[in-house]
Amino acid sequence: MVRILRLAEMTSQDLSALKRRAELNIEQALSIAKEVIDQIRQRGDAALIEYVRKFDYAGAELENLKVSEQEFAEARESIEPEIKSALHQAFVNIKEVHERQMPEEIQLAEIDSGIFAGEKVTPIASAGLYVPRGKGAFPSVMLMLTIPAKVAGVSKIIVCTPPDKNGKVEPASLVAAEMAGVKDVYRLGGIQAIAAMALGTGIVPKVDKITGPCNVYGSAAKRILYGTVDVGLPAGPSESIILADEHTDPQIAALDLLVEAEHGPESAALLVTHDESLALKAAKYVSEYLTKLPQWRQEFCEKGLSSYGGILLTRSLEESLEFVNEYAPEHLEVLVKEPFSVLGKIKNAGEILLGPYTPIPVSNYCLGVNAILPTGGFARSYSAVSVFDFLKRAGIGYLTPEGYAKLKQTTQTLATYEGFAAHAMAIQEREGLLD
Ligand SMILES: NC(=O)c1ccc[n+]([C@@H]2O[C@H](COP(=O)([O-])OP(=O)(O)OC[C@H]3O[C@@H](n4cnc5c(N)ncnc54)[C@H](O)[C@@H]3O)[C@@H](O)[C@H]2O)c1
Ligand SMILES: N[C@H](CO)Cc1c[nH]c[nH+]1
Ligand SMILES: [Zn+2]
Repeated sequence: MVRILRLAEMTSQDLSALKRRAELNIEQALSIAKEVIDQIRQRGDAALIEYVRKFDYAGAELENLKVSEQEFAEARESIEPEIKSALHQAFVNIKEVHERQMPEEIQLAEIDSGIFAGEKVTPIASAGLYVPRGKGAFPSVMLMLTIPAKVAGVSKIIVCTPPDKNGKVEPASLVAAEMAGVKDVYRLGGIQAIAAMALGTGIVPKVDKITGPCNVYGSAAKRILYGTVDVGLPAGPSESIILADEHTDPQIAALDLLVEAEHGPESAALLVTHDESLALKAAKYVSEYLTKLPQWRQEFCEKGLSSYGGILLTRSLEESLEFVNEYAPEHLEVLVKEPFSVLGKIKNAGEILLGPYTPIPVSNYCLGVNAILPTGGFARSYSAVSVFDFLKRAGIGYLTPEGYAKLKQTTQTLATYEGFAAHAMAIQEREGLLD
């Protein structure tokens, strides 16, 4: 039976443990990551191939790390037409959403007469995308990462994704990469993939930014390499809150609670409701639905739901919303009677899915909104992956003689106050030099 936690009876320690989830238990992974990164930094490809053999595929060879044209062709051949067309429908929606995100390249406004200020948007030159493959195949993640990078206009896009025990890259992920127009794919996973893209080796090019979800090992590598390279959003073990009230169907609540719980034993999935009767009914259905999952997914759900998730019983919808905002879940599914009436009160969530026809799996795959989202409470300050991950903005300004005349005294006054003599002099001495 899934556990039911009563918010009002929880100690502050229990509550902070619940909000902390599994993401912070990274110490052991950090020490492994440090060694791998140090070795790849010092010995490049020679160390890289040793770790691929150790962690992923014993038969790995340096010259085969990059996926060949032939493997793309084999992947194309091996994928069922219905998978291809499902990927294509997802591709179309994801592309549409991300194209709509694109800002104007140049925004310049006359904010006062003669004073023009704004910004210029430019794609980053290179990006390294990490598509996981441990506890599942993730062609959907391939689409969610490659499409915004492409739409943003990144000219050099590489992907790392782990090989299986036979050295093969997951075929639907290759088809998805090709669909998005990305062909530079390396059969690399975990720490060694992140290190190779951050540092560059002979085989793997160094990139300006790495992004993509990963387990604790990849996350540890990103943490160490923060400062060497932009490591993107913290996207660790998947997590969700299903927000329910007395009108929610308990079967739907139970089904959707299991969705993100099945990702792995560190995943945190919570059903948050103030309705005890709904909580009890949903708990019963969770037990029933669990038995329909494959054994290994069932075990993931049981572990996660008993350690980091479960059903949280609050005293009111207001209290539920307060908890949601403090917790800042990656995925939030709102199953209350009037989902739009609470939308304005939700401040922290990676994505907000409204109503019973918008379940998390649809958004994971094909709704079009990006499903690569901040976890571990980082939805308080980070956003979903978007074209903005791959764009940077430079401020631009232009002053006419009239605009300059309006600002010169203020500039000189502030420069003198701050003690920056050259700043002040550049204004003062300019006087006789301008026409
Ligand atoms: N936040 C998001 O948007 C989002 C999206 C999709 C998936 N996810 C999460 O991403 C994670 C993906 O994890 P995964 O495990 O499935 O795939 P993964 O690709 O992150 O991990 C596989 C890699 O882990 C490394 N590894 C495994 N055991 C190791 C060990 N003992 N020492 C060193 N390295 C080791 C291997 O090198 C392997 O390549 C899951 O937690 C999933 O929930 C998050
Ligand atoms: N739930 C994941 C993001 O946390 C995305 C995904 C892909 N496939 C299944 N799920
Ligand atoms: Zn999922």
